[in-house]
Amino acid sequence: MLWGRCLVSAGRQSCRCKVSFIKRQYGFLPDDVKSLRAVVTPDISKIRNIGIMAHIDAGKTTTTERMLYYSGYTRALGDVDDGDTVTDFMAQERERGITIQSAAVTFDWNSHRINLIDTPGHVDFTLEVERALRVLDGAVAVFDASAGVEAQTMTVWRQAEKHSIPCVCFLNKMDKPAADLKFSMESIRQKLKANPILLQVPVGSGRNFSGVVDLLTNQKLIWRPGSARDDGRVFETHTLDQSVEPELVQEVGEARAALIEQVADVDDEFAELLLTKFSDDFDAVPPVELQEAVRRVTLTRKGVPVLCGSSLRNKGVQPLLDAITAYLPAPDERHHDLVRWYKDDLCALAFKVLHDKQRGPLVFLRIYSGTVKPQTAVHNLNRNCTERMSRLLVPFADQHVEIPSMSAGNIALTVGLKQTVTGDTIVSSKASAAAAARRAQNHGGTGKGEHPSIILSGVEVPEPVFFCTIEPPSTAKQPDLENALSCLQREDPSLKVRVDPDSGQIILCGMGELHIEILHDRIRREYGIETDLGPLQVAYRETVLHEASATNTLDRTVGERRHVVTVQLTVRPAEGAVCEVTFTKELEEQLTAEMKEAVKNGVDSSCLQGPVLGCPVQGISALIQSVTTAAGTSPTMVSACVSRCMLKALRLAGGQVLEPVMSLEVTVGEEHLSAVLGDVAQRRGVVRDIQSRHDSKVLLASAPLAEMMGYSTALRTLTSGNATFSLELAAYEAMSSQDQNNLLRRAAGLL
Ligand SMILES: Nc1nc2c(ncn2[C@@H]2O[C@H](COP(=O)(O)OP(=O)(O)OP(=O)(O)O)[C@@H](O)[C@H]2O)c(=O)[nH]1
Repeated sequence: MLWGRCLVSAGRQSCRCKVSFIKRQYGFLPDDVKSLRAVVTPDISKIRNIGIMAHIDAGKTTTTERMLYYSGYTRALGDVDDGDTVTDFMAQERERGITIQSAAVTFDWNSHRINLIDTPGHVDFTLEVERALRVLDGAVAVFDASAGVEAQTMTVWRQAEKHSIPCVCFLNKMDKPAADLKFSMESIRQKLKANPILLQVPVGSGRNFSGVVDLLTNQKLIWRPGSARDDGRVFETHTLDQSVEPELVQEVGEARAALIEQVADVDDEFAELLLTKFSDDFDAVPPVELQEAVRRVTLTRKGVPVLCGSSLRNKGVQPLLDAITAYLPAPDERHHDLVRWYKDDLCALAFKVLHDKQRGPLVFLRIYSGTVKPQTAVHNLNRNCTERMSRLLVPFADQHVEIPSMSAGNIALTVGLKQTVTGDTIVSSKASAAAAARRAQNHGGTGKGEHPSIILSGVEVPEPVFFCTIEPPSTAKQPDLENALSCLQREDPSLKVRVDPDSGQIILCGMGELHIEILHDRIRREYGIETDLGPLQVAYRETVLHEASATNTLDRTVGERRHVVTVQLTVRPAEGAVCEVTFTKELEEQLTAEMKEAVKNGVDSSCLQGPVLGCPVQGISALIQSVTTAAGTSPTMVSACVSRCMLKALRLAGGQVLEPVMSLEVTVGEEHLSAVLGDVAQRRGVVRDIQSRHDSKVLLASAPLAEMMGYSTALRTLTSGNATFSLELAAYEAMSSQDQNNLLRRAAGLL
């Protein structure tokens, strides 16, 4: 939820805000027609849809900028510290030096087309990462080599695992004195439970880090300071010389032997090759055989290649690009089960929507099969509507290049799809969807509903944990604000907007302080509306402690008609469930589908506002024991009666407030550890572990979100800016009765 880099706060001010909107020069201009032809028709085996993921500040944006520069698409190196990177193009990103929206960038390397999505590292924007991963075929995990695996990397890694995405690791910041290859490898092994396969040995360490030895070829790649423009474009390649550098030769020999052994352990084909052809001398195995084996291991996720470098110092990025093309999969090497039903017809997933003032909504599509062309109609399966795609663009950060068509495996940006939202499946027509459904059914496709097995699954949207009111400057501006919020919601499904039923105020619900602050900022900058935010509040939940039963009768005459209904039900705690509804056996048989629906609606509406604090209720099950209605009673009245009966039962069952508890990781110098520990204890935090990392201590704790407001400022003060932290939702937990009483008294204005 929250994130902290005390030197660069998540708060209102930023130390990295040297906002110089330097005009970038692009090597690839929209009117460069020759390049455009290549843009449109890359061979699918040469496409790499890649994401870069990491903990905040590991250097994703800096690495992306180097990739763009070396691939020739930019003519100047961007720098996050100067606020002029290509991928961080939103104004807030440039000012704050962080990545908020994943920007798609397309460029070529080694005759390969790389569609690269720069994903944010901040937990508030986890959904952006998830959205990007959903449509990627491979990922580069960037690490700060002095920190190894950090909290957010673990979250993103889990997300990549969920989507079975093959990865390559890049140990960045090798120029830092505290950079530690062994430690980083071990932390990948321990914390990510992965099998890191080291493909390079660094040459020099800290400030003297000058390059790497490629263990496949035994070639030394050196970036000399002061050479050419010192932009790292030019580097030297040397064969290792035993007489000049015996120690390095020995280190490389050992590392290569370990590499060969490690790959043979997980790849039978390679092991067989070694034993048959190279049994006398494993080291004689040619680089190309080793490379193919590493590729197989990467694609099956039995291992992750590890490379090292320093993006900021312009070292090691070209081999990383080579590794992306060599080891990560092409789109046709990934298995997307349902896509086969479409054969060569269009099947694409809308994975991101941006709102452009001039062009309207811009929808990013990952094309799984078929071809998209501008000026054609497409069918949206989720919304069951047909829309016209007016233009087709290649996403080049905030530059968009118009193209005549785009084929399977690519990522395209479309103009004109007004109904489409994130997660929708786009096909060429209703008829082609019906044909795909027929094929799926003939082959025993499973599932229920209209287009069961032909809809691509979207992105899970996490529940927001923070909310606050938002007020327009005047009632005249209310419609503008509502429009701005609905545009922002189409872009960002993790933003929820609702209206308070009592006060009529608009409520913004988001993933963290920074998330809400950025939205506030965007409403001001992009929509020109100055709004007031109410105090940020934690989204509590409620549950029950015991079982309780209640009966309720509703007898109401509306117009000529009398509605009489009596309901009897029991609620009880049910871990894991949100609000489960079950009926007794007799009722299950007696009630019509319409009445059952009415009962469920009644239960759901009572669960929106629990009896203790008016927060959503979860973790309960309701057993409906009897529903008796007089003739002519409407289902709406049944819902109302059930809802009231539920409220009675929930009160009797002893309301328990659940609060979001965060897992906190603080990295701090030893001298400040006790101050940080004292502060965590005051925040009702529980320390789980304290680990050592070089000269720093890493504190692992859990603490209620309510106590963590403004933590970045507090930590900065406590440690004079020498600490970093990350905070992530761990679970909703029951409050102690004393804490709950305090909360209730505060809510009632008594504290
Ligand atoms: N010493 C050193 N610093 C680096 C290196 N790469 C990046 N940095 C610095 O690390 C900081 C973070 O870099 P970014 O590229 O913004 O990192 P990021 O992972 O994109 O960060 P978010 O977008 O906030 O998630 C900046 O101050 C960079 O100058 C490196 O190789 N060595």
